[in-house]
Amino acid sequence: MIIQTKNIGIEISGKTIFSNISLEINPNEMIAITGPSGSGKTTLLNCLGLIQSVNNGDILIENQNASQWKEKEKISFWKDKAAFIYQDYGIIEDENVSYNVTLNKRQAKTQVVDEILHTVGLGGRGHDMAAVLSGGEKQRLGVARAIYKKATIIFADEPTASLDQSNREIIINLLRKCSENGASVIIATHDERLVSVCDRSINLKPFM
Ligand SMILES: Nc1ncnc2c1ncn2[C@@H]1O[C@H](COP(=O)(O)OP(=O)(O)OP(=O)(O)O)[C@@H](O)[C@H]1O
Repeated sequence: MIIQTKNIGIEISGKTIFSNISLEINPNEMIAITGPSGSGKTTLLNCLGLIQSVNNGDILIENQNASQWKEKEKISFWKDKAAFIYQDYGIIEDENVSYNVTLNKRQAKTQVVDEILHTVGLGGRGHDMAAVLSGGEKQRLGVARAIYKKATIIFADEPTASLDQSNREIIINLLRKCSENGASVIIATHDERLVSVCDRSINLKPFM
């Protein structure tokens, strides 16, 4: 498996957000994290992506204990393997859209980038500054980046939340395709249609 957690738990400001979560996620799997608002979906996603540290338990990534990784090992995980499709995270606002796909000035000008942008519904927007994109467009830019870097693990936070019906279907199909191509795709979502195309879901309950 690509990610395994053993009894992970987290407290924030003395409040338990979740505890004792043990799960295994395989390559090719598309998993939904569901639950009511405030139940900890984003927090769990952040912990699996090593953005936030857990207080208890271990997170294993490709059989290595990632809970003990130093900053340097985390950075190479974020750079080489992970992609984050978050509305407010990882987009470099004062660079253009193409640069944001590749994070490399020279590669940003290639036809591959134009094609990927077209695929996510951002065709012709490559020269626009990322700052002018809407929330939903930023989500799609995140998907473009995940496709470009051929991420092994994709973390998506409400990837369909700000989209209209047709862009929503495009994103659902693209995420499905990423998982069919070998990525593990982990999605925090309220979108029942998106949940229905996932292989399984992890339902969080508000912690009392
Ligand atoms: N940095 C923080 N400081 C204090 N509380 C926090 C912090 N981050 C998260 N929380 C709390 O943790 C709980 C879970 O938040 P989280 O954003 O993970 O929930 P969620 O299930 O993703 O919610 P939503 O569906 O509304 O996005 C909430 O009660 C939230 O207020």
